[in-house]
Amino acid sequence: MQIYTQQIVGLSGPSGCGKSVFLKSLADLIESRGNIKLAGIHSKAIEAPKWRQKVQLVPAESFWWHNTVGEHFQHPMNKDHLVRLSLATDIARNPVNQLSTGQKQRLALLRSLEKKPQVLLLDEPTGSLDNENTASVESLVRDYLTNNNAAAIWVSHDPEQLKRVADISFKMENGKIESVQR
Ligand SMILES: Nc1ncnc2c1ncn2[C@@H]1O[C@H](COP(=O)(O)OP(=O)(O)OP(=O)(O)O)[C@@H](O)[C@H]1O
Repeated sequence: MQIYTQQIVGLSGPSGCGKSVFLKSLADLIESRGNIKLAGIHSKAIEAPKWRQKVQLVPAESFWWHNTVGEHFQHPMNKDHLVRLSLATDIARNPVNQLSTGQKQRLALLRSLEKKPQVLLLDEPTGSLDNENTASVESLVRDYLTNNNAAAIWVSHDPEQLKRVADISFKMENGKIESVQR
């Protein structure tokens, strides 16, 4: 699989087929025998934390380790992004344990965007969101890729979503990833 800048690659496949494991291996979070390169540089040639900054995984279920939202961000939160995702502009002060699942999902995306990754690995990034917030996330990701010359892999179970967001699509089944023709 080859991905170009400003491209969104859609990835679908039955539950449990290995989509999340695939994304984790691309982010160098688990061992992989694959040959993974970014702009020609092999993942093993870059220290894992640096690689993960460039290749950001936004997992389906995000992890939060500090008490408040703001402590998970290195800079003041981007107000434009918060407004676009219908999040309160002072949400940085909120305790994480009072966030809804959908709020956590949108904030996890913003936390990753703050690191300015070259590749975003999005594991069902709108799985907990209503239609309006889903559309906001789709548009924010597209704008991010355009403005930062980045690329994304977008895992979704929703074929209609992949038709909207993906430039090319792949399906994973029986241990193989195959291209999906439209
Ligand atoms: N850390 C792990 N250790 C061992 N097995 C795992 C681990 N994570 C996932 N698996 C197994 O690997 C297989 C693929 O899981 P994965 O989470 O990648 O599926 P998926 O395609 O993302 O599914 P879904 O669409 O339901 O999210 C499953 O059989 C799962 O039980």
